[in-house]
Amino acid sequence: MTAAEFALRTDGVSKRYRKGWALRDCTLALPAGGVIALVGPNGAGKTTLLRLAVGLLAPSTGTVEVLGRDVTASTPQTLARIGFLAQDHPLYKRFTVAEMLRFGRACNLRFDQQLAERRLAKLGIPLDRRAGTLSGGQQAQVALALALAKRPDLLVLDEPVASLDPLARHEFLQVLMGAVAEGGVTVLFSSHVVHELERVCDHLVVLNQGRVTLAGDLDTLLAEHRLLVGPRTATGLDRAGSAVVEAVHSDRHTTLLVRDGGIPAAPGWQAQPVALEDLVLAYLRRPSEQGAAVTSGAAA
Ligand SMILES: Nc1ncnc2c1ncn2[C@@H]1O[C@H](COP(=O)(O)OP(=O)(O)OP(=O)(O)O)[C@@H](O)[C@H]1O
Repeated sequence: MTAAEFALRTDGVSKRYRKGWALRDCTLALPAGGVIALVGPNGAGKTTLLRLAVGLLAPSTGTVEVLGRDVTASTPQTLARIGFLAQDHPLYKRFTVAEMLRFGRACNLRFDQQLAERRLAKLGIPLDRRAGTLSGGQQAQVALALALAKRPDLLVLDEPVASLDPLARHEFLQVLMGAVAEGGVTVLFSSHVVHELERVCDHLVVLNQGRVTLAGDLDTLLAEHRLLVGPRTATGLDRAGSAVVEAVHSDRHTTLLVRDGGIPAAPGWQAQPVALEDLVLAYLRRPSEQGAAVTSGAAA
């Protein structure tokens, strides 16, 4: 892949705030096109990584490249290609939706007002309502319509669905996927709602305590891992070594989550595919001394 084919590349990126490190040695190469989910618990460093990606923060060490260019040397033209929706969908609450659209047009070089109006009409959101009187889900949709009308090549969203109920979350993700299917935009969003990601995202990055612990094409990551269930034992663990991501023991059974190339299923053991949520949780539970990043495909 050429540099321009990557939506985001970070090389050895660390970020230190006054009280300590928020990110340590993050190296990622995320391809353009599709949806990339950034997952991790509270305080993992997701917002910090997203703010670095859109040039709102500078790294303490390392480099950040967005759409093939060093983001710290961004020009207004480069920044026009990046959309950012911060946590809690900030809108001017006293503005009507129409006024928000006018404001968006005044601030952005290639703002597509008709596109925004079409999206909002489809969702039944009236243009004459003040933003502050809309429901949380409607406010999120207005913020998304504004961000998409900017026609960004990379749209970065920080926890866009965290405060939405399941129905609003579903509608929001539908609109997002529709925009990606129409072509042209790469979406990078953070979330701690893991179970819906399988339906939505193409690439996954798991961040824990400021470090990337898993990154890659989602289908490849799922194919590279499996669960082995067998009689309670520790023997398999000795043979499997670092291929075992996690071992869980009940009174009678041992369940191993293993990476490709790990132990073949021994007699009496059953191999099963792993669900995305279980995969993510296993990597989040790994002790940090075992935390070297596992990467797959382009998300090196
Ligand atoms: N402006 C700041 N000044 C000092 N420390 C900060 C600042 N912003 C974040 N941090 C710290 O950096 C670490 C990572 O925070 P960050 O907000 O990036 O995590 P997060 O994964 O987005 O968390 P959450 O899911 O709770 O939003 C945390 O320990 C946090 O306290």
